[in-house]
Amino acid sequence: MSSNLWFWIIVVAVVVLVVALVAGLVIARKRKISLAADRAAEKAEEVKPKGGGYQAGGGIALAPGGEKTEEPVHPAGERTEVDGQPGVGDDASVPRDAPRRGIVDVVLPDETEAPEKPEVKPEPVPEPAPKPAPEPEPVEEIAPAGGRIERLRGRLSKSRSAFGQSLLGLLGAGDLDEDSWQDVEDTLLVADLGAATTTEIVEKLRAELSVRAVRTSEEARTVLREVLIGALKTEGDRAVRALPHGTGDEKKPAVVLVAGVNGTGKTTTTGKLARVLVAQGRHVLLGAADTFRAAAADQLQTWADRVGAEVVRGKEGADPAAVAFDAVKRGTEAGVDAVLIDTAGRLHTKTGLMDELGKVKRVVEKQAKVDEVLLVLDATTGQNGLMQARVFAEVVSVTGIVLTKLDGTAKGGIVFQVQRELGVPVKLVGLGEGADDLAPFEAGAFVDALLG
Ligand SMILES: Nc1nc2c(ncn2[C@@H]2O[C@H](COP(=O)(O)OP(=O)(O)OP(=O)(O)O)[C@@H](O)[C@H]2O)c(=O)[nH]1
Repeated sequence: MSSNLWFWIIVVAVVVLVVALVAGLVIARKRKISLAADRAAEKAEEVKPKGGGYQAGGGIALAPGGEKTEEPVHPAGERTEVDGQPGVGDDASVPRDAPRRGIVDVVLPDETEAPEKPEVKPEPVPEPAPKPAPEPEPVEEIAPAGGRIERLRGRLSKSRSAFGQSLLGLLGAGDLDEDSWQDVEDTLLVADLGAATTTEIVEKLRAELSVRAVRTSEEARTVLREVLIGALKTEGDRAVRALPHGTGDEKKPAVVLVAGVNGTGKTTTTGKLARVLVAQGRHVLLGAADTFRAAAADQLQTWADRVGAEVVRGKEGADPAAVAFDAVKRGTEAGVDAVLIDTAGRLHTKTGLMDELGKVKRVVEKQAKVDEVLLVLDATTGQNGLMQARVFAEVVSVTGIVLTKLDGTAKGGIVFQVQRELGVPVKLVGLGEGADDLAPFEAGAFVDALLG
């Protein structure tokens, strides 16, 4: 082959190769554009606004700065509601353009110098009003003493339930056998009537029930009542000797000594008795001869204040006989109607204390007769009260018994024993802690209260 031929063959091959190359490139380009178009479409998707399709049609209106714009007209006008709540259009806070205080230099006061005070004219002092005369301490209203036991009958209910009801139950059952009589005896003993009184009462009851041929419980009640009242009879007078002796210049106060063991109710009884006397228009002076316990004198003072009575008291630990002496002296000078002397509680088993009580009485008697020695017995102590009564009676010749706390015991029967043993009448009974819970002892009313 000639060299020209080879030349033309190479040229043609090169041309074909170039054409093929160009055609390949065009085809590849076409494929590339379609991809780009997709991407462009995707891009167009991405930049779509997300405001629900809203697209601003125009730009934001702009105004030149530094110029005052017109104030809007307040839309709310006059509000009708006045409950303090903000209304539509009200300013929720201080407007930004409200007038403000600028920063200024303030002169601070000199710390060492007191600030100058404006001159204050003194107020004219008003003339003090004349003081009204001190009003007398109001004296409490005191319940009348008459018929008190009737009014206080309910207080004896405990005694009644234990004593009267069981006795009436036994006696009202008709013919009694020996066992039943034994039960009657036991009931009387449990109620603290004591062996001697019990025997005496049972004997009388047996005799009366058979003589009167008692058949009904009502008849039995009548007999029982009479027998019990009979057992409470006493020769002694139940009146409390607390009224003055003599008249005019000769008048001397009655002197009442109140004695007993600790806590029986001496001070309370003295106070209650003072009230009874004051209620009857009497003048009373109280002597606080319980010098062991300062509180006892204070307690007596309180009672005295309540009824407007005077108190003579000594220092704590002072000789009780001296205080009692002073009280009677003062009462005589002051012309009172009664001097009530409250003594310290003392155990009847302590000889020294009992001697001291004897001395109190003897010393007082150097200037006045002791008219009444009241022995205060606590009914709740039962038989022990009887032992106390015996010893006190020996030392100070007791003239009357006050049986306290009958409201709190079923052992009212001690009344029968004490009277029988001592031959001294029960004059008063305490039926409560109240100021007027002191009653005169009346056998009939007492038995009625026991039987219910
Ligand atoms: N329920 C009842 N309580 C009473 C009665 N009398 C007195 N009391 C109470 O018994 C307590 C003792 O009473 P006081 O009067 O202080 O006895 P007191 O004998 O003076 O006592 P001392 O000075 O310590 O010996 C008080 O709480 C009284 O209120 C009463 O009749 N019935």
